[in-house]
Amino acid sequence: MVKSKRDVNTPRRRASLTRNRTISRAISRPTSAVPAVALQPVAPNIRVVVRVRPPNENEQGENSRQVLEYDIPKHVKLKYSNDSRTVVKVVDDQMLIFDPKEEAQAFFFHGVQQRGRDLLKKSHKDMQFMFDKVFSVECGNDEVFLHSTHSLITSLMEGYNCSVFAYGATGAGKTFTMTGKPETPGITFLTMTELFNKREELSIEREFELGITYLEVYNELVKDLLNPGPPLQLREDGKYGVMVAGIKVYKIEKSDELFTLLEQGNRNRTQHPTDANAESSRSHAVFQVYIQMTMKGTGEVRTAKLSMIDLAGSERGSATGYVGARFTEGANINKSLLALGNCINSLADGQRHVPYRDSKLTRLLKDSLGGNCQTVMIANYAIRAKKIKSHVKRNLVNVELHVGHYVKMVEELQKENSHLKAQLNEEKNKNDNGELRQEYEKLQREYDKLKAQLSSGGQLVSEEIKQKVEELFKEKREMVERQFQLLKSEMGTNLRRRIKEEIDARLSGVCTNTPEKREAHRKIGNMVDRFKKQEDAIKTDIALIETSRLELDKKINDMVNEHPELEAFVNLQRKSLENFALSQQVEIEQRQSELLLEDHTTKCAQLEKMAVFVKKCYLILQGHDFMTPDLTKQYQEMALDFQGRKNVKWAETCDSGVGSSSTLFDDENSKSNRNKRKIEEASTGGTLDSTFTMSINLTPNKPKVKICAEQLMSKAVKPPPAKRLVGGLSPKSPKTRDNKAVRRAFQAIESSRMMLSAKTKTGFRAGTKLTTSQKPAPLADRPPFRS
Ligand SMILES: Nc1ncnc2c1ncn2[C@@H]1O[C@H](COP(=O)(O)OP(=O)(O)OP(=O)(O)O)[C@@H](O)[C@H]1O
Repeated sequence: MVKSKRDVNTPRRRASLTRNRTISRAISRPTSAVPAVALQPVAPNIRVVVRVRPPNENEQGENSRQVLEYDIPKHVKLKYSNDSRTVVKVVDDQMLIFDPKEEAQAFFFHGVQQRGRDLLKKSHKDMQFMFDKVFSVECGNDEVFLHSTHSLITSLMEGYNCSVFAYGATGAGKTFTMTGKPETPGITFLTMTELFNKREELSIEREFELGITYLEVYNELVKDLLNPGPPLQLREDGKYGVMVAGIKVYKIEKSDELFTLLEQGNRNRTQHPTDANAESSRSHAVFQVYIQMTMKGTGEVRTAKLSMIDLAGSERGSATGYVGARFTEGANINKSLLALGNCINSLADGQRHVPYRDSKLTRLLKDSLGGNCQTVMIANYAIRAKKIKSHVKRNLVNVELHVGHYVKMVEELQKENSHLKAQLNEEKNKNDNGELRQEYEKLQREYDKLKAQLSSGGQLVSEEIKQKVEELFKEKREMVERQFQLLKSEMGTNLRRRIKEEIDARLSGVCTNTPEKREAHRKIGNMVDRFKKQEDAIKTDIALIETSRLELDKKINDMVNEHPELEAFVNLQRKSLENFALSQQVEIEQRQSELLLEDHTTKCAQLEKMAVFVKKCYLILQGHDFMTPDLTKQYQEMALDFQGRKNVKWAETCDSGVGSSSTLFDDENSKSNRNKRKIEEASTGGTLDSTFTMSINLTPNKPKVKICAEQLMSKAVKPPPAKRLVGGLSPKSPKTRDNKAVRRAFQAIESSRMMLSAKTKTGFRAGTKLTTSQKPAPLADRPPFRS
């Protein structure tokens, strides 16, 4: 696009303009209706088109005059009111004039027509620009689609990400272009219909999977529009690119389903009335289509993402005069549009660093801008805008004016309050809307504070500085949140690694050196290494965030030093951040306890299974008189571990420790005692008959581990008298005891298995009479260990 003051309608000039087409930095000046004039070479994969909308009822008036001087086709009859002026003039399908010269009306002075220009009138800039395509007022959405996004379908089919942005001032027609109305569907719907047609056409050679998401970025928060809930976090992944954690992806089969989804999403979109648009969207709406194509012949998989963004309307904060929440909202819109403009300019300039991280919107669209992505920017303009009336102001500043300014602000806040109150009541009737109430309460607090400061004549904190501090704290809060997320994930990774290491250690104690065991070792080793690397990477990220946090703290302290009146306000922000950090800390600790408990429960269950199995082995060996003193000792040791024997006891607790296990034998008639007697008989030359019971008598009130210990007790297992040790080491944790018990159980099983297999190979001792119940278990019933 080129600006030229000279006549551009000569064929030579036009040819030269087309050759030198460059992209304007239109969006880098979001507050201005007229694009900046700095010129850049066009980026090959960024196309800029302009759509000019017809005037609406406000801009069209009863006492209007017919405007014939513009290149609007004859069939379009437009009437314009006198208090609006023409902003753009469409020259042809590629050229526009911004702020065109209007036909000079005769200017009379003392009844004499003057030849010169009316000096009281603002001069027109009359800037000419060329774009890839210009759509004048009579162009419908279908024509816009054909010449803007239609060609993107081919790129998508080849696996390139594409993005479409609708940009423009509030009320310029962005939503009309993107979503449209049921009778005139917008380009989102038309592009999707074309995509479905293409899918049908290519279905012989490819399999398609399509999923859509629709979200908004409002005040730097990402929210799912199809599934409203709390704000979502952005995650970046080397494999999948930028992801929105927790967003719901909807699979759609026909474009008809889409309109309902878009309408449903738009209903959830944040809207507030502005001067230019009664239903102004105050957020960036991002519609994304994920496409996965599998080639039937080769099995090649291609993925592509289409992002269609209806940007929030841009406006100048000083022009709107908004305060409070509306001002913050406007500031956030402009901030993110500026960030988007900077990214596009960096890409157009071919710079290596593109500042994607400057806003949520650019972070979200990182993989849809630049590189091989195709981008279409649709700049929307209203053909006419309200005339700007200039007022002469005296540059007088005194205390009264200063206070007066705040009185005005208070009045405006009051107005906004009553508007919000009415909205809140309405919402309350429908459904208790927490977010709105919070906003209202925040505003009320702000208002009360201002009022109190005014009445006490105290020093007022400038709204601008306060907002800067708020932004710094917001940034800090995001950092704290990110840091805690990282800590949480580090804690999880660390725990998983330790569990894997424990499994590896157990594996060493269990199986003989088979290729399977070596393979399992290798796999676990790889996992452990991967977890270690992840932990290191997380630690580095945490350290980086910490550095940025310290820099932010420095900035805040500098601001407080410069404006001491900020201190109370900053302290309040600090307190709120501290509370937030505490709540995050609690969340992490709760999660850690949950994970540990889960692990503990799993181990208890393993232990219980093993206890039953070890007892079986013990009884069989005992029954065959294969128990060596060494094995018996191991078994006794293990049973003691199961009972919770402590290596070191504290003087004040040792009486109630192991001694209490003697109660396990108290009931002479209990099943375990009956079994015990049978085992005793078997070990003194008798036989174990089939009446020997192996069932576990689960007592509901006893903890599971204790039940295992009870079952494991046999005649050989008598606890040694408790030794009184004072001080020294701390007692072992139940977790360590459990692990030890599990390891011992494995070792015992392994030893008994080897014993049994050695005896089975060499045959039973001569003279030993085997009853059916004494015979070794058939191979199929044996534990699945291989030698
Ligand atoms: N090309 C068009 N033809 C007819 N009416 C249009 C056209 N474009 C926009 N309008 C009308 O203009 C009004 C404002 O349009 P729209 O809501 O799309 O603006 P917007 O740029 O999305 O505004 P905001 O940024 O405030 O949300 C709507 O009533 C819409 O129907």
